Amino acid sequence: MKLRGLYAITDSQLLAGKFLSYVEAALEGGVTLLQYRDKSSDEARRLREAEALRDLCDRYKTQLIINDDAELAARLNVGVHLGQTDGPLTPARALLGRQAIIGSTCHAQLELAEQAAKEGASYVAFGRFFNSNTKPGAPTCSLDLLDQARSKLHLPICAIGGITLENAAPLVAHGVDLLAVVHGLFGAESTAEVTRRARAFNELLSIK
Ligand SMILES: Cc1ncc(COP(=O)(O)OP(=O)(O)O)c(N)n1
Ligand SMILES: Cc1ncsc1CCOP(=O)(O)O
Ligand SMILES: [Mg+2]
Repeated sequence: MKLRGLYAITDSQLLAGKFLSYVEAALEGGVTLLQYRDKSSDEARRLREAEALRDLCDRYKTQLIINDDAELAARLNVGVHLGQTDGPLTPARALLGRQAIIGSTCHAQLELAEQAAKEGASYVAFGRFFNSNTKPGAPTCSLDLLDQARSKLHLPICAIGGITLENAAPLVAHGVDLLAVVHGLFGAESTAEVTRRARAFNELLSIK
């Protein structure tokens, strides 16, 4: 399966009180990957919300990815996204199986991406590319790195960090396959606007 398209990422604060309606609005507009990102330690709520997202994703034939937590991903039989301090890829691959989607944060370092590829990552994520409300302190990354990554790696490339409809085009022109977005998608005033934005991101990526 070729991974290309909009990668929607949830944010518990931003989506408070409208969690499932906004996620469904995004799925309606077309989402390739949906990441459940919740940095709290409320295990019961995390399980409940992740299960609700899995059911929604099943209905829309979207792949669910759990941020940080390979155990929860295994429990739900979905994918996982792991950062550099979230545990190694090899045991996660062994736990989740060959088919699972496993993503790796590579910040702005090609070497991390090459290592992730060797360890069986399904995609590599670079960023942040722009100012991010969600993670202002994330290291920055340049378009140059995308060119190098595109020529060296044979994996889908994901870009993250402050991506909006207004600034995403150069990322696509520099070979990005997956646009990972929180505020630029879910920071909208209405569900209709979330759906419109999702459709517009897909158009940028030439996905109908
Ligand atoms: C698609 C995608 N790319 C990067 C990240 C960041 O992961 P990480 O560095 O582990 O930071 P947290 O998101 O866990 O705060 C991501 N989640 N998704
Ligand atoms: C999790 C993460 N990692 C680097 S930037 C970022 C946040 C992305 O959110 P936004 O699209 O709101 O900048
Ligand atoms: Mg993480």
